Amino acid sequence: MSQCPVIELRDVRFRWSSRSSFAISVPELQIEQGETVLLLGESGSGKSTLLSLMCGTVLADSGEVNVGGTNLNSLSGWARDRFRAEQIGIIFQQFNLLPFGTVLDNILLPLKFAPKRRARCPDAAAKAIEMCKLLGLPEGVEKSKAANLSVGQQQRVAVVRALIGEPPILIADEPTSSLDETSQENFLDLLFAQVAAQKSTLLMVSHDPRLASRFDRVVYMKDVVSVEGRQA
Ligand SMILES: Nc1ncnc2c1ncn2[C@@H]1O[C@H](COP(=O)(O)OP(=O)(O)OP(=O)(O)O)[C@@H](O)[C@H]1O
Repeated sequence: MSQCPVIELRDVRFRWSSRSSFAISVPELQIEQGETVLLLGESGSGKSTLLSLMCGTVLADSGEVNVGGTNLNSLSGWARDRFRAEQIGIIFQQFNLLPFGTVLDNILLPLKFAPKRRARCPDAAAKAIEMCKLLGLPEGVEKSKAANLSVGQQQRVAVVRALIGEPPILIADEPTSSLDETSQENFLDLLFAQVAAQKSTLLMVSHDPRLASRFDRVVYMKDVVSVEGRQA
């Protein structure tokens, strides 16, 4: 079966216009459909910047960022937000849960902007509760305020939110950074089981090379990205 890149960057250049003059160029980077890829790089090497380009939260100054065959630069801001919600489940470093929303509110949020994802889980609340259980969250957790959960529990909620409605791509920015080693292992077991069940593409950012053996491929920032400017 021939694979096609689900994420593709070509001749990309990007410079942050505010606060810093940090700039990167990416001659070529491809992530294939269904791959699990670990992106390794030192702190400050531009990993989150690269993820922002792939998610379309920032746009390349030149070159192309294609996601699922669509050039993100060709979409309006509104269309890009919708496209991201449909295509990409994102697990942020700090989880980005709404603290005063319930767990269920938080999990269902991305579906509001993603009709295709919503159509894949017609009874979204039941699906959310089922996934919480699968990820070892306590019964009834869906009614709790996100702010009242432990860090490990918040992390699991962030995973359910990213996976609900089976987006084709899952992007995780250092999701294990606030966990001890045993919790990290458990978390990754659960994440990989879900990714395999949904046949998603997984791109995870880390600075921890010990995670490498779990992934199909490791991409080193220094091999794919040139840093062209440093913080002013
Ligand atoms: N929102 C922003 N506005 C302006 N500059 C930014 C912004 N985010 C990041 N930068 C710049 O980009 C540089 C690289 O940051 P980035 O977060 O991409 O690196 P990283 O490899 O993910 O780092 P870490 O591992 O510490 O999270 C920073 O030093 C900063 O100067």
